Amino acid sequence: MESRSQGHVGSLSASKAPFPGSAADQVDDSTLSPVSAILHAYWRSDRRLLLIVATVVMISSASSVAAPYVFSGLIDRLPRGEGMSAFAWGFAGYAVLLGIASALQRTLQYLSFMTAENLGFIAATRFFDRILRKTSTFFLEHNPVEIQSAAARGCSALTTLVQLGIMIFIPAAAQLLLTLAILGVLVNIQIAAIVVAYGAVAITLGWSSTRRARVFLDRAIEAGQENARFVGNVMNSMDTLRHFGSHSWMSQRFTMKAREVRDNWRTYVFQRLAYIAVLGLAIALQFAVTLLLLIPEYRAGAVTIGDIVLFNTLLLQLNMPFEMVARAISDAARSRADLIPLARLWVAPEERRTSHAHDFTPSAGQLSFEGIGYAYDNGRGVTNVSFMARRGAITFLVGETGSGKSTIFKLVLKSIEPDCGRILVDGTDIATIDHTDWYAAVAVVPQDVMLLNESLADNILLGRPRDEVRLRGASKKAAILPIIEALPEGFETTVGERGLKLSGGERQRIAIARALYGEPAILLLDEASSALDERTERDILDHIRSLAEDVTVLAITHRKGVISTTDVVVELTDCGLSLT
Ligand SMILES: Nc1ncnc2c1ncn2[C@@H]1O[C@H](COP(=O)(O)OP(=O)(O)OP(=O)(O)O)[C@@H](O)[C@H]1O
Repeated sequence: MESRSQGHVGSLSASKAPFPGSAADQVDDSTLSPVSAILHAYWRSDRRLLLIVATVVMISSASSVAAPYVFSGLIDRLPRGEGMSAFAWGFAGYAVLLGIASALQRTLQYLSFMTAENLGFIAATRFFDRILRKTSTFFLEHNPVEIQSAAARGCSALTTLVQLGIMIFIPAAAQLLLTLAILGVLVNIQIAAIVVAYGAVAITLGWSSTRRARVFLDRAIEAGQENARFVGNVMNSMDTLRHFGSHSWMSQRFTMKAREVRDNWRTYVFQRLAYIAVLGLAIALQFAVTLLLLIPEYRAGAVTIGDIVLFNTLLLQLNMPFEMVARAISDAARSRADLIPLARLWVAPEERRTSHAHDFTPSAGQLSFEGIGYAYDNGRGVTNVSFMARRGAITFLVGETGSGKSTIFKLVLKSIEPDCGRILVDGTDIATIDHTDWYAAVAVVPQDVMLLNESLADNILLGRPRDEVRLRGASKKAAILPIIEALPEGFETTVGERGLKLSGGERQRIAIARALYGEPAILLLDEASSALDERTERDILDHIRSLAEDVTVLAITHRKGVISTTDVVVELTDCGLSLT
């Protein structure tokens, strides 16, 4: 039986990089992956409402084009002195059309708000669900503030994209087609051509200016995301940073990044302002040229006053869809940049599901390591580890710092998979056991106890069905029951952010109760009692020793004093492994 832990093992395996391939290269393609998954779910959920919205958009666009057309016809008929009642009806029709257009516009705003809310709900819940399936490495690389910031930006970007489609592209396209048809048929095909040319210039200008401005936008978003990551780290270590007088360092770093965000946004805005000025010039040219073309036609009697009024109104009205399309291109680019952080997190590798998983129920709970090797990205890890942990005694893993004890735990917990060798439980390779079955059989008490700012009971149960007898039993075994019972609110007492209202020892006891509540077949203790006073530590370990008849206990410790003569010791060293 031989094992060796090693500082430098082999070279980096590509599959272990947090984002296989270059993350930056991947993101452009992969931005589509969350977008299409979310939009697909959104379409399934809101398709009826979306169809209603599209219909309302079409009617509203048609009535806003029809209104000036009706008005110009009435103006032309006015000097001909037709009966007043015909005019009254005509103007009434015009008024109704205006009313319909305005009411539908407002209705659209509320309908699109309603569907955007549902899109936000779908995007946020799907994203959260993906995050829950990420690998342990993912949570080493990303902190909560960063994840939250990416989610908020990404969800709002998706909503913007859908709103652009519903509120901009569809109405703009409908309005453009209808207006051009009226201009071409009723006024002058030449003028319709000028309008099309202007539109092409406006949209091309918008597109190219967006491309140029986008680099600043991307930089601003990236710097904002880095700042969110920094804030997350600072919040997690606020006390330590304060004790080391790091206030001005934190403040300077934050200000530097925030300045980068602001400066990039500023440059972005200047680029957009230049575009707006050029667009204004193009509008002036368009109006000047087309009006000059119309004057001789009017003199020749080819167009009427009503046609000129209609032309002016439609042209003014047309500028809006062109501008809307150009602005939509810019907003779409901004949304795309906003989506990148979310997409990056979305496509990060997830925990692998076991294919052809066996149904697993542990019996003797015998854990065998057979020639296990694992190297992290930096080449460190463990090589050729072989040992066995059985019931009847605690198996202690000991060894110098960095010798690979926690890595062994990560392997048992299936947070990482061995590069070589097998871990067997009662003869079954754990690689073939489904994660859910495995997590039901194994419990861990980590070195850094994670507590939620919820009640003590919630922290022990963590979502498992509540059984009072088991809850009290597990708390008793973890030597925390008397402390809980002495609290005015007992199990319902909340523990504060990260459990900071409890002492280190109390937090560890809660973690032990949490592990024992599930009545596991295998119990992993990662320095589980190091924060306890000597007597309590001895009491708890004695108690766990008595449980070791029914549970396989594998424990990491640095304190050899807690090991009794009945325990088994596995020592990880640079030159091998020894058993006692
Ligand atoms: N996520 C990681 N990425 C890269 N290297 C890592 C990672 N985790 C651990 N290592 C390296 O792997 C080696 C084994 O680490 P491990 O945490 O298993 O040691 P340990 O024996 O538990 O140490 P300690 O007693 O200090 O807790 C160390 O050299 C460590 O630097």
